[in-house]
Amino acid sequence: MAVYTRIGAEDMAALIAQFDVGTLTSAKGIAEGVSNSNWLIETTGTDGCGARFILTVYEERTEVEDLPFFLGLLDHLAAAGCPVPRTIHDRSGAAFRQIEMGGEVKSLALIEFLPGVSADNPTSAQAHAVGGAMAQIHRAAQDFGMSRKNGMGHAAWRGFVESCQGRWAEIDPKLEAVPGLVDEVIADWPRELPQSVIHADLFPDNVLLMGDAVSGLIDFYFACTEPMAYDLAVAHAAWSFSPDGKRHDAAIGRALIEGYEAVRPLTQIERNALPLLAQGASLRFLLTRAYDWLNTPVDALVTRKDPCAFWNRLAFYRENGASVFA
Ligand SMILES: Nc1ncnc2c1ncn2[C@@H]1O[C@H](COP(=O)(O)OP(=O)(O)O)[C@@H](O)[C@H]1O
Ligand SMILES: N[C@@H](CCOP(=O)(O)O)C(=O)O
Repeated sequence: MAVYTRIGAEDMAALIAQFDVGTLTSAKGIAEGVSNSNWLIETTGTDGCGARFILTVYEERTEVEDLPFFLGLLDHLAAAGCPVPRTIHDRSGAAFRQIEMGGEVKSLALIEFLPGVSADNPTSAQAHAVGGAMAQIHRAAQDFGMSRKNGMGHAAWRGFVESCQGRWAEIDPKLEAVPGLVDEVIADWPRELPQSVIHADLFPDNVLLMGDAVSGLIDFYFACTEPMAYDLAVAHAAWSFSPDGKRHDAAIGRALIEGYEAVRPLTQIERNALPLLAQGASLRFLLTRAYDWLNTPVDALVTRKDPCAFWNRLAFYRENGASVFA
């Protein structure tokens, strides 16, 4: 469950009144997600016919200095016809606001609500559509004027390794091999791959679908400037395995890549890099999950995600990466 911040009914109504969206009729906390606090907001709408929005209060992992990048990116991609939500600017034209809550200043934004549901058991047709939508954002982001360093890149991996030092066995003794594998993957990391702004966390829960069509890509709060093929590797790891990472569905993985290439064909260099990029993607999520596993208070309202599910993917890619991406 991810609502870390409490906002009382009157404060919520006053907050929504700062936007030209009608009067607040309901605000429901959204259980999904782990990073930020989200509410489904319903208003009378400007025409009295009702309207829905998502209110996001940014928590620990989202830096306020990054908000112009994230929110500007949404507006840029939406204007280019990509299936992403627009930012609703407030009456003064600002894309985000800051308010004091319980002695702390927090940033928040109101975002367009998009219809659709996330797939628990994605099909190949859905994976194909997601690959295409990802390629569409990579293309459209080429002329977005801003860039952002990956906050979950190699330096962050080393930071997580450091902070988990001596504690891997609390999760699972086999994870003691992780620091060595991080060194190996970073040493072999390909340097010359074509870049764009990438989503960097395009898991099934960050894609809204209506049938086989993508109605929304959401949660761009890890977006950064990185090799486009790395985004595809992240999605391959996220979409083509059972949640515990023990079963790989080759048809889904192929459909994802085919859907991507229908919009933006990979270069041979990118294709050759996929086995290593997929190991890197597995390590990235293993590391954040391991950090969260060891540092989330037992009484927190959020469910910890299993780091070993990405150990299993890592092991799979180390053994089968070359043939899976051939
Ligand atoms: N623009 C949107 N339209 C519809 N639903 C959304 C939208 N943004 C978020 N949601 C809903 O809120 C949930 C959590 O949002 P998300 O951005 O993934 O949070 P977190 O950053 O905590 O992971 C999503 O799973 C989805 O159900
Ligand atoms: N996709 C990541 C978790 C990132 O959290 P999100 O709720 O912001 O998508 C994982 O599965 O580890």
